[in-house]
Amino acid sequence: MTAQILDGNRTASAIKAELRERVDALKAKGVTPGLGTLLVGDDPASQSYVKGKHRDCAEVGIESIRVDLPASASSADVRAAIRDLNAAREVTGYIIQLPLPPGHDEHAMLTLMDPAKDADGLHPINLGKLVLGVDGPIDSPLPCTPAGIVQMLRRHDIEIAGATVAIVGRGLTVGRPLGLLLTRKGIDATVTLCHSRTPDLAAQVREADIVVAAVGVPGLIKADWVKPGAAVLDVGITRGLSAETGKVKLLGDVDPGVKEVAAWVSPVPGGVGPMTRVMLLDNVVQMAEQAVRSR
Ligand SMILES: Nc1nc(=O)c2c([nH]1)NC[C@@H]1CN(c3ccc(C(=O)N[C@@H](CCC(=O)O)C(=O)O)cc3)C=[N+]21
Repeated sequence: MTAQILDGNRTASAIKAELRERVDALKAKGVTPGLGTLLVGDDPASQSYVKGKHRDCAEVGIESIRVDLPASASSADVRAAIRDLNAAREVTGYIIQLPLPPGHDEHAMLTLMDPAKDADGLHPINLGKLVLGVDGPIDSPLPCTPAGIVQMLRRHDIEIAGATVAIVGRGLTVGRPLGLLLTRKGIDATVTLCHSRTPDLAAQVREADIVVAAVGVPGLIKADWVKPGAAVLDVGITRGLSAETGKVKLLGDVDPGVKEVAAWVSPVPGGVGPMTRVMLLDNVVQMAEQAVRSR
């Protein structure tokens, strides 16, 4: 048996159609959602992600505002750009593209954002609300990759409640917040948060009904680590060279052989990446809707 593919492009398209309607409704009330992006430096991967985000916005009718600073920008320059984005009326939500170049304190910069405009859900206030929100609704923006993974599972009717989940990777943007999200009341997964010091990673993964790999080690998750019938979500994206073509190729954290064991596998590219991007749009729309309600 070979696994079914969790098609992130198709799932994200369905969500985009819903977002277009919500954007139209906001515009009818005189509010145009606007996403700001703050990019510092000239890392090609970051530049291409930011470009993609502006393209996504255009597709659903969200305005987008680009602030690009040169690699030579000082921390004072970055702080000033954050202050401007906090104040800009047309920016209803924004992101600071990570990683910032060496020498900038990312946590300090995230903390300077207006939490009501934090489209990534990475401001300490919003991460704190995720910690506090064990039960009851969360009205703060959720980190985009965790939110996208939950949508991906739900929209394929993969049962989360009662499932055991092995998350591999404890990073700020994926592993840590995903563990918090999946263990909320109403979602009700049982989570093992694994990392580079986990003694027997294979044994933890073998127990899991759902595996999420978010470490950036190509091919780490092997077929004989995976419980037959599991759902395996691949968040890794490493740029490598293809042995056949010699061209740059995106490599996930999941070995291709896993497809022969799992019931569901998300591809790289075309899996979790597009879901992350669409959940950013969802956050921007949600924050604009909240701004309308509170005026
Ligand atoms: N403040 C901030 N927020 C982020 O959400 C954030 C960030 N910084 N820094 C970098 C990571 C990475 N990330 C990706 C999102 C989508 C794809 C994506 O759509 N990937 C395509 C392939 C794109 C390609 O060709 O590179 C796919 O998987 O199909 C990839 C990576 C968001 N991040």
